Amino acid sequence: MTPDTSTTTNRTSATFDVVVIGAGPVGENVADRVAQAGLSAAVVERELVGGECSYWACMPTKALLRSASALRAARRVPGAAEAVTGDLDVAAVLRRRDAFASDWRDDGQVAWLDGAGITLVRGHGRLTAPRTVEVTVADGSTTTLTARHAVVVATGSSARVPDITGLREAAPWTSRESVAAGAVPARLAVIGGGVVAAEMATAYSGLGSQVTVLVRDGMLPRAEPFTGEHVTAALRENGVTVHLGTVVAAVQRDPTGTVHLVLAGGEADGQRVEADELLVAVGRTPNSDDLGLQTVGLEPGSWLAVDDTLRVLGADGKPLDGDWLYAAGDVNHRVLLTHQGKYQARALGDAIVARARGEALDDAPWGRHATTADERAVPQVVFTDPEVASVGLTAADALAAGLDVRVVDHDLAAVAGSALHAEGYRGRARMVVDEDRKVVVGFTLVGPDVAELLHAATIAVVAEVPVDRLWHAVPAFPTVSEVWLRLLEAYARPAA
Ligand SMILES: Cc1cc2nc3c(=O)[nH]c(=O)nc-3n(C[C@H](O)[C@H](O)[C@H](O)COP(=O)(O)OP(=O)(O)OC[C@H]3O[C@@H](n4cnc5c(N)ncnc54)[C@H](O)[C@@H]3O)c2cc1C
Ligand SMILES: NC(=O)c1ccc[n+]([C@@H]2O[C@H](COP(=O)([O-])OP(=O)(O)OC[C@H]3O[C@@H](n4cnc5c(N)ncnc54)[C@H](O)[C@@H]3O)[C@@H](O)[C@H]2O)c1
Repeated sequence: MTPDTSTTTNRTSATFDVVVIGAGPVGENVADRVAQAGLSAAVVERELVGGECSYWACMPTKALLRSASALRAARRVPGAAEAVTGDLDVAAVLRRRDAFASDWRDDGQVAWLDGAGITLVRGHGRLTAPRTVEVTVADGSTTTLTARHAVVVATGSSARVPDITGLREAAPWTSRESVAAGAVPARLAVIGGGVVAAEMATAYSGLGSQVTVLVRDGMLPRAEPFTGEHVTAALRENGVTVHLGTVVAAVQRDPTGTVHLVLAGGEADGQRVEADELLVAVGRTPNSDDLGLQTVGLEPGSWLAVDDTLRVLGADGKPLDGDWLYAAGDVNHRVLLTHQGKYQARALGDAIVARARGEALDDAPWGRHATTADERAVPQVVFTDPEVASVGLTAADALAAGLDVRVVDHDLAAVAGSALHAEGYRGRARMVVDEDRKVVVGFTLVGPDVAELLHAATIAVVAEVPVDRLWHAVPAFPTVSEVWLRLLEAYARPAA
């Protein structure tokens, strides 16, 4: 349907079938999905169309990591190693990062929105009433958008800065500054042991910084424990200092610009660390504090709880009256990953269209309008060196969920394809099998270049392929994928 619009001085109003707040990867995909089905859609964006992922997260971080990773890969293969005689060209890496961040300009994505027939409304969006979003532009003018069918909150998340004495005054980097930096600091300290900390420590060490990582809860604490052990060992071999089990008690930046940190707990208790920049990477906070949530009975600043078709739940745990408010992507806190947010966007866009047409929803597990994979089969690659690739449940998650599981591990170095891939290849794979159903519910790999092996495991988990049938999926020789055969052989032997 076409939008209705009207204008008075400094105030505009328009009605669309669907209004999306936030033009990150998730908001863009919801809008595209409903527009393709013939509904009119507007997206509201206060910064750059494309969101965090395009300019300060997924794409530029991988550009920062890739060149040093390619160099290390060449150095692991005799014959190629001898041909590598120079150092990394840091300026060229930063230029490539800039290109992958589109030089922080969104013309390309705006053109894509235009081509898809989606209306872009630039400014800060706030809910003011059911189905109503007021957009404030920098010049103070406002546009009131009314949604016939749905308002979708896809406002994402921002870096969380914890309360540590002196931290804010020391002007630390968050992920944004670390991703967009114009120069590489000689010394970088990193607080955190999650995905951002591990990737950026790897990136900046590769770019030549002397990196110190201050980890409170273990490296990659949500993944299989052996992954963090491999990544920690490799960081240390590459000259990174990693302090485990420690917290930062106080931070101060002196007049020369040097940052001083005081550590407490663990092996580094009482030690001091000096750095030129400090990256804080301790998780995210929802972009929902200035969204007008209170006008529709919700708590400002909270993650937006949703049901399986992504309807926002009120304080009573039920969807708001009229099925009009939805939340997708980081802001609903289900899974903070671009590909999973876009999966939600596809299911949600289709659900909005079905409801608009009065059609029944297919919202049973694995149905078209359900987001079942968010709970059972989330793939993730951590682009450290070695890479970590995982899908589904860890052994600990599966046990906590009450499953009767059998865990099978294999040394990736013992696979012929790995030995060919690189000298001194080190890695490990784990398969978690639900013994009641005899299907794989979790799979994890750590090792050089394992990222591209992950999708086979994702298919095995999503399709619930019986282990007996997986036996007939023969990996090509000599590939690293032969680890599947080794795991299945070990699984076939009686448990010790
Ligand atoms: C350093 C880093 C690296 C990452 N790497 C990966 C990776 O390799 N792979 C992966 O899958 N995930 C990665 N992620 C996670 C990924 O970036 C997020 O999951 C993804 O960006 C979430 O998309 P989104 O659309 O929900 O939110 P966002 O990308 O945050 O987009 C939300 C948009 O909403 C806008 N907005 C917010 N509030 C308002 C408002 N009131 N009015 C108007 N506009 C508003 C924002 O300006 C923003 O453009 C990474 C994250 C970080 C921090
Ligand atoms: N390759 C990828 O897929 C990729 C890359 C980067 C980020 N991301 C996503 O972005 C999100 C944010 O990443 P992140 O690393 O900021 O968060 P995270 O949740 O992955 O890790 C945060 C870490 O900080 C630690 N921590 C929390 N509070 C602390 C404190 N006060 N002091 C010290 N340590 C503290 C936690 O133990 C945890 O290890 C993640 O959910 C991740 O999925 C994905």
